[in-house]
Amino acid sequence: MKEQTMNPTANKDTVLNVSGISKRFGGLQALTDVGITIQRGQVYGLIGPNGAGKTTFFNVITGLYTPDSGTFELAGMPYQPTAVHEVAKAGIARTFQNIRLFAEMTALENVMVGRHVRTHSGLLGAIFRTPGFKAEEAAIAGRAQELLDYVGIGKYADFKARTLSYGDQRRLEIARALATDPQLIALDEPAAGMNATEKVQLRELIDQIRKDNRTILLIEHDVKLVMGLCDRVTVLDYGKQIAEGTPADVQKNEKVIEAYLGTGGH
Ligand SMILES: Nc1ncnc2c1ncn2[C@@H]1O[C@H](COP(=O)(O)OP(=O)(O)OP(=O)(O)O)[C@@H](O)[C@H]1O
Repeated sequence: MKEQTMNPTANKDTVLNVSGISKRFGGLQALTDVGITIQRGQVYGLIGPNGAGKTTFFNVITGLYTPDSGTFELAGMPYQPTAVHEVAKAGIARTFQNIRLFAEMTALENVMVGRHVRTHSGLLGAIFRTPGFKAEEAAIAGRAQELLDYVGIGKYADFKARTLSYGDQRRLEIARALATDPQLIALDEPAAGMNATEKVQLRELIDQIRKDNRTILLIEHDVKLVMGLCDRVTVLDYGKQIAEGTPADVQKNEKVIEAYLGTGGH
């Protein structure tokens, strides 16, 4: 079967194991039988020409779109990508191609929001500001500051998100994603709109996150960045998976060369 030859076998180190994902929009088959397996500590790239289905795939695994078919497993547990917050709870955190921060909140508050996915004090605790709630908030703020330091924007903790540079806003989104303690961090075109220096810094940050034994799924248009960073890559074209493997293998693949060059990158 196709998935068995394209994907390495899932085992105890597998973080994400999805297969048979299909998604149709009206008359358009956006994804056909797509599956990937990501091992713990890997940076896994998803590439393909415009309209290949990358964002649709991301939206399906993170609960924004309901797939027509597919099986989903995160760290060995089946999960149903039926709602974004359920997927976040299950352990996938994501960033967006178009940055989605709370513009009027501070950088610190934005990260604290991410952390609340994992907190215990309920709404009543928040309203009555119980001692348990206050202690938890202090711990969350402390952890949020650590994460801002980690992504390199600790000094901007009290700045409103909208006042940060584009590159720093992307870092802030990553800090917020990390705050959920995810099994998998899904980054949707993190280098989009970045200048060369910001891209180098982003690459260092992603490398650091990997070294800290996190697992990353990356959609990226910058093929050079993908090839330099990723352990494995899947290439989509017209919603189909045309190649899977190491960057070196994928770069040599005839179908990939054809998809990018042969048809003018459609
Ligand atoms: N919500 C939607 N409704 C209808 N069609 C959609 C929707 N989302 C995506 N599509 C279509 O599905 C196909 C795949 O789009 P998708 O955005 O997933 O590709 P992509 O690989 O992420 O492209 P890009 O690199 O341009 O972002 C495209 O033909 C697109 O027009």
